[in-house]
Amino acid sequence: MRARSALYVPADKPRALEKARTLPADLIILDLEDAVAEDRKAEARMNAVDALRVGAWRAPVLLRVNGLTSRHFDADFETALKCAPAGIVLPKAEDAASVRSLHLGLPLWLMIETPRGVLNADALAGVPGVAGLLAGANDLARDLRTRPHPDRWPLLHALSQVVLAARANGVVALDAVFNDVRDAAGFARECVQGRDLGFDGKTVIHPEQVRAANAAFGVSAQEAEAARALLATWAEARAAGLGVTTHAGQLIEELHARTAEETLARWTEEQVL
Ligand SMILES: CC(C)(COP(=O)(O)OP(=O)(O)OC[C@H]1O[C@@H](n2cnc3c(N)ncnc32)[C@H](O)[C@@H]1OP(=O)(O)O)[C@@H](O)C(=O)NCCC(=O)NCCSC(=O)C[C@H](O)C(=O)O
Ligand SMILES: [Mg+2]
Repeated sequence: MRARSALYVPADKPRALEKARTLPADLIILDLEDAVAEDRKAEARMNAVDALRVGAWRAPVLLRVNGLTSRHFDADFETALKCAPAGIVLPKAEDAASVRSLHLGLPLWLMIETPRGVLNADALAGVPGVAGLLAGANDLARDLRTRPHPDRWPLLHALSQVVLAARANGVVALDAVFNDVRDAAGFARECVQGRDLGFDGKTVIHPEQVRAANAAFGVSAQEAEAARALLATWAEARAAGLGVTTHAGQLIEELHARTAEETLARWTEEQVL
């Protein structure tokens, strides 16, 4: 599944809901949780149902409900059953047994954004029906009492734990949001860091961040060209009966060829969509 960008849209904001239909995000997340004030939860639920009923979305639409222990959870759960989104985003997931007992019948996307959630990320990602993990840096930073840092070093251990758990269980890993919607350069830097850490894509909060995330987590023309060149070298090596050779001065083996093939497959997919 392509998940370079996943745009949060507060479900109580009709203009944002309309705008989201026009944006090239790979996933849309209609939010009933933290972006919606307590006294607007009911309105947000109705908007979400209408928005999904109208249809015409370019991307799969997920619904972020309030957490399992929240007083809003039951009503959100009903809403999810009514509007049948492409999946449910469950915030502050902590305990695999509680998640397993939900039986939603819809793909689940779990937010890892508490200390307990990070420690249990592997078990959470392994619950049947889980499609992906989303890092939540704002909640996590608060709970851990870390201080904000431009290169996020106080959170790197937790972010890597999210990637580890996702990879070990074969589900998608989405990086946390970048809060400064005016800082395009800072956002681009953080996307590169997220991709380097192994994330598949980034959760975003503003239309301006969507294309930048798609570019950062997509395959560039240069990456596709480098993959082709590596595969040509590898084909020559195999023809000569070698199991290892060098390319551009670097050791390459079968696994590097597999990675290059995957890169090219993604490149081709991104060109046709
Ligand atoms: C961050 C914002 C509050 C900024 O709002 P604003 O200053 O009004 O933005 P703009 O004026 O620049 O908006 C320009 C137009 O774009 C539309 N818009 C803005 N945001 C979105 C969006 N997310 N999706 C779709 N469309 C959007 C505006 O309506 C304007 O449209 P138009 O008038 O027609 O030109 C705002 O961007 C915002 O609310 N963002 C989403 C915030 C959110 O969802 N937060 C919750 C998820 S993040 C989170 O919870 C993190 C995690 O859990 C953790 O712990 O880390
Ligand atoms: Mg959060």
